[in-house]
Amino acid sequence: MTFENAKEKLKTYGQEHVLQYFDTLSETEKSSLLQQIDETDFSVTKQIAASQSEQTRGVITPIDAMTLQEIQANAKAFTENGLEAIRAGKVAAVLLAGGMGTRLGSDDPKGMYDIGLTKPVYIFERIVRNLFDVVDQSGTWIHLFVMTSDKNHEATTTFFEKQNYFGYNAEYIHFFRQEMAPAATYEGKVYMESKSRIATSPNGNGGWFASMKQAGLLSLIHEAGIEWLNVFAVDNVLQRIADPCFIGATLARNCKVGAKVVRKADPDEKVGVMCLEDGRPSIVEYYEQTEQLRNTKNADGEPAYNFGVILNYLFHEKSLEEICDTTLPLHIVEKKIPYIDENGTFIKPEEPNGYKFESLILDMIHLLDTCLPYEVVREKEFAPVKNKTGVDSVESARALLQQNGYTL
Ligand SMILES: CC(=O)N[C@H]1[C@@H](OP(=O)(O)OP(=O)(O)OC[C@H]2O[C@@H](n3ccc(=O)[nH]c3=O)[C@H](O)[C@@H]2O)O[C@H](CO)[C@@H](O)[C@@H]1O
Repeated sequence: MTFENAKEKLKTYGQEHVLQYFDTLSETEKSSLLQQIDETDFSVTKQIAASQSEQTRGVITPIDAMTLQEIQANAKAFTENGLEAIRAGKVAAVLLAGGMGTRLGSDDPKGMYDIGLTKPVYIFERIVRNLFDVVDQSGTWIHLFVMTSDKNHEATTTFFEKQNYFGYNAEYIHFFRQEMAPAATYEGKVYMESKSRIATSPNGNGGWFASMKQAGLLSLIHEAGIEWLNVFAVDNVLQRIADPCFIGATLARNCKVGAKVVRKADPDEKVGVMCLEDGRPSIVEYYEQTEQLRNTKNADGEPAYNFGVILNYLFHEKSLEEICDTTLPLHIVEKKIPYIDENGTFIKPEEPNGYKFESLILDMIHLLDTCLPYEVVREKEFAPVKNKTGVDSVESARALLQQNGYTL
């Protein structure tokens, strides 16, 4: 992209300040900034105003889940069917690890965090070991796709290599990068993280399938005969991956997606909740749940929207191909964004100072017409590591791991 073209593009979006330091840059910096301007989608910054006006959602009503009791009664048949699908090579796993571990106060990828006490136990290691449980049970290697972002790709791939893939078959581990989005002030001006670089951040976990497609991984999926993708978050160290019983249940119900859920610990727990929206399965993310939604009770006096997602979904791959060109809604999230000020000084803010733009995986559910909310036992399957201490923390995850018999 030429300087003139860049200037024109920036003018369209009111972002001319991006070229403020252009004359002071080296030739390499100049060309890398021009390339970044070319690749950046600035249209997201226009959505701030739209998001501040009334959000339009459909009519939200409660949804039923397959409960623990029902699962227990059918566990044997579900598990056998799930194992059969795994052995036929129809199931792969997708680890979402493009996010940043900022809440843990670390600049490393979250999966590199060591939660061990007497020996190193990295989050990535715990996840690979959890996947091994099913590899051992089924006698089949399971493809593991790992989503990274520009911010952590090198560190992640180098770490896996250095750790010898934690004993996993490296031919079955595939890394791919997600896209980035610019970060902006509350007024929609993109931040610069240096004189030659626009501040960007991963564009949310909703683009994972589009990024897999972009990376050319669909040919591998087709050749290997993969029909189901079990997508899960990096931060849950008790995550059951490619769980045969869950797979069997989703198959039995003939659903296009299965979603593992737990009963919410309290109305304010930071989990997305399952519901129906205009009669179709949907999820309302925690920071968008209204007071009314959190406190509505059903006929038995129980919370009506009580099934929280743990970010473990089983997607029918062909159905994803059908919806992957549909644009997902954009969520605008307040964040702390490091930037350079008008004097060129680098600032790492202590308080939120602007917005990031994200699309979310949970919005994919609403595009598919059938979803099985599948209840799991919280203490056995949900130990999220979001913070250092307190709720959903390194400490609470350690306690849950120990409770489940793991040595740390
Ligand atoms: C959007 C989403 O799914 N939110 C879920 C997430 O909340 P939570 O607030 O943890 O969501 P985050 O956006 O922090 O991250 C969720 C996962 O997505 C990954 N990620 C995130 C952003 C990104 O650009 N790229 C990327 O790969 C992260 O590495 C992580 O594995 O977990 C909760 C359970 O603990 C769920 O109840 C929430 O519904």
